[in-house]
Amino acid sequence: MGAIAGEELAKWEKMQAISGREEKILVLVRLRPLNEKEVSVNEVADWECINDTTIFYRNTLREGSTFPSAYTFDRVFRGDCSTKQVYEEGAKEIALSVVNGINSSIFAYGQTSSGKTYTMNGITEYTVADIFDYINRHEERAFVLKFSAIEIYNEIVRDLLSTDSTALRLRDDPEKGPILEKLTEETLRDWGHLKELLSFCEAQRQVGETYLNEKSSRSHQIIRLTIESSAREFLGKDKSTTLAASVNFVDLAGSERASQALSGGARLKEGCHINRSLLTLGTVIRKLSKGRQGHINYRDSKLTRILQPSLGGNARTAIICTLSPARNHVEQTRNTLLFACCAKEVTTKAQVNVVMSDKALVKHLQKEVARLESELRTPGPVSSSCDYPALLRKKDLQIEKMEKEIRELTKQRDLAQSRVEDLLRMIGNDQKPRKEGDDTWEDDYSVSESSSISVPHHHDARIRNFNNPHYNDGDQSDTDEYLDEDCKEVKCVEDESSRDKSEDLDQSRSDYGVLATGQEMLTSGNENGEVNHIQGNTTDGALEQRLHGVQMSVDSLVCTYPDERSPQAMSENMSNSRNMTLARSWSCREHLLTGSPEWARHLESTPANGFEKGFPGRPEGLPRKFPPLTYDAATRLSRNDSHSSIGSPSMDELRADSMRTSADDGITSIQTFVAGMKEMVKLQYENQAQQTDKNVKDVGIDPMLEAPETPVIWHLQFEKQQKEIVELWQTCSISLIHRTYFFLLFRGDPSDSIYMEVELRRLSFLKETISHGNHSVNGQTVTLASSMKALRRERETLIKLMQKRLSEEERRSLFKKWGIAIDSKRRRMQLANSLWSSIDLNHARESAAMVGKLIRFSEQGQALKEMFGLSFTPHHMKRRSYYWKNSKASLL
Ligand SMILES: Nc1ncnc2c1ncn2[C@@H]1O[C@H](COP(=O)(O)OP(=O)(O)OP(=O)(O)O)[C@@H](O)[C@H]1O
Repeated sequence: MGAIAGEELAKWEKMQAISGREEKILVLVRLRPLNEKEVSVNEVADWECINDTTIFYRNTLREGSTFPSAYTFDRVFRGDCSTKQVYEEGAKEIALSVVNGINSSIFAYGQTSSGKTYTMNGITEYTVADIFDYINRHEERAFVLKFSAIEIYNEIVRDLLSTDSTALRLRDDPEKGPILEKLTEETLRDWGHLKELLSFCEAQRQVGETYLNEKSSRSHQIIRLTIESSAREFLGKDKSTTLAASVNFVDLAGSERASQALSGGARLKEGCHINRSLLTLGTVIRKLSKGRQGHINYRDSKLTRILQPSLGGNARTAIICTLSPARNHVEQTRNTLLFACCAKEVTTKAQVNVVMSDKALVKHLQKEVARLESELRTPGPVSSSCDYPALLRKKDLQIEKMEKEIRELTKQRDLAQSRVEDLLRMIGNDQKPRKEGDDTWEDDYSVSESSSISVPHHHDARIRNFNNPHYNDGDQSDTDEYLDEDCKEVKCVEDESSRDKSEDLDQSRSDYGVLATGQEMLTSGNENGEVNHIQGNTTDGALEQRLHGVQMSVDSLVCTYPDERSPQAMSENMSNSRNMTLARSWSCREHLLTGSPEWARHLESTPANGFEKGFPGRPEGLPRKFPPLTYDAATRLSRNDSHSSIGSPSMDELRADSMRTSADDGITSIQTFVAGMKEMVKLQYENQAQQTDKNVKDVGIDPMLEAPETPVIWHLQFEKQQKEIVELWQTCSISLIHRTYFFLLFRGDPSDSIYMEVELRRLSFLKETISHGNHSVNGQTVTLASSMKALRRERETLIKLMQKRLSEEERRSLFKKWGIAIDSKRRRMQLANSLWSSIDLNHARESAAMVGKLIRFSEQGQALKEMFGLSFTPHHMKRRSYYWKNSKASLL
């Protein structure tokens, strides 16, 4: 038992090794003995098997030397060899491949009466017998044997298991090969059944008597045995797989010469068909023996069509060439040997045929799909042996992934741009000058309010989208920075309310919500200026929130310098202070802090620099978070350093000019002036918030903050305020530079109203302070003497600038204009002392122009005003809501 198992295992391993590999057709030669008839006529046997592989022609003298005398094949069998021996030593291995799932074919080829049928009958029976034996020895597997038989007679295919002589239709299946439709297939039950079927087929086959063979087969017969086997333990289960293969036993009709066969009539016709099909077979074999180049004429005969897989495809094939040794048939024998010689060069490529159950097939396919998908997702390393398909697949996947990323990034960029545009549009609408005659201010106001309230949500959404780490568009750096600063500003508010600095963006968003609530509280007063509805909300917390909101707004107002790292944003939003505040609020505040050490000294220099510290807008108990802006050199320098470059060349020029003015000549810089103005605005807001909270019932809306009702009224109001301011400047000995900046920057645009009002209030407070002899403001000494001293220094500086920056011609012209004799002494000092010496508005205008020219500011006034973000007042809004709206806008 053990030996048998070992032998079977060796066979199986051999089959596995053979599977899928090319293998030459096994060519066997069987030489039959002289038959009785041949002996009776004294035929001579000229052919002899001199060993197991070589057949030798002994009568070389008679045949001459034109043909070889020895032919070598895989195995040759002498006349006295039994069919059993031919089977065992020749065809058996090929035939029994079928039990291991490999197709096989055994041919018998030779002239008529050479022993083909005699041999094939034996081979078929021995094979089937061995198959039965194999089945019996492999009970672990379930076998199914199917038997079918056909004959090709006169190029007609007939089913030998059917009594119906109707021709079978032959068609080609792309997967299975040639298929005979309606072919009878009998499941083989046992040996007896086989014998029965074989007998039936024999009876059915066309047999005729010829001169050479009493029972000459007049057709090609193909008996096919199909074997399917499955492991019994997996039957009906998913794992069930079936080995399925067929073995063909092909008994060809014998070639014959009509002259030798002495046939006529039907036999002659049969012989013609036989010879024609055999000729095609020979041609196919010959072509195949030379390789597979060119066309193989399988379709030239039914025989070659049906046997195509066995001749060059998925089958192991053995051809048994049967020979008559008789000298009389030497020509036919040589032809057979030539055919055999060609056949032994033909190769086939057999493989194990595994048939899966439907379930197993589905499972297998699913696994295969999963494997391929996995391969697509994670392409394996490219082998060093240049696996080009894998390499291409990997590249394709990379391209696909990158294209996907590009699509995603493009989408994000478009979304971000869309949001930015929406915001800019909204802000632009707020800033759009109101047309004269437009009497729909209230409507505008409502819309504006609605828009402003929704701002935090825009902001929120934008943060979420712009924070995408994949977003790497060129504009994104600006935007990120923009948001970064924005977030810092929110943090600033949180710091002041003692919140945890580590709170994340979500918390910041909630802060916006709180601020919005506060804004609504303050902006929802009725037309009578009453804010009764917020009584219930005037808690310390609400006040703090409002003050935080104010501080955020003021921070943004104070720090309007465009970010040098964001030139695009700067240039685009040059005229929009609210946008600009977004860029610098926190960093500007740092500058303010760094500028503090020198402030006390300058407090004594010019009232405009320090008096605002005691401005009544500051509520008691609310300590300053940073000192007021001063005109000290350190501050100027720090700002110069931090704004060394700005986007557009024209603005760079303006800024540089302005910087030169302050840095080179000790003149207060425009930046410092602007910061100081905004500081005062801030203080005013703080005061307003405080007063509103303290006097909620009766304060209502501060009339000072009411916006002018019409352009005409505003113009009159502006002139009135301007005159008052000029008078107060004179009274309080305010810095000439401050006066010049203010006068040139605020020329009556409605957006100037806030600054006019704040300046007026500040000066009024200062005048009152001085008139009451109270020179101490928050511990700092303020005197007219110190102010006068500072003014003298300014005039001295202006004198130097006249010499430095004006030509002789210009100076003469100025002296003449200002009524100074051209030959008088100290003409420049006279001119300097004349500047800002009167409260007349025309005089003020001329003084501002003159000083502006000397400090090179006059030509740049409006541009600088816009550049530093002083033009932010929405024209059509009620003032009381205006500053809160700006607080909200600063969050954008
Ligand atoms: N090897 C052999 N030993 C003894 N007798 C044989 C052998 N081969 C063939 N014969 C006998 O020769 C005769 C013709 O054989 P067979 O019919 O098998 O030839 P064939 O090649 O099939 O001829 P055909 O092509 O005409 O059908 C038969 O009577 C057969 O018994």
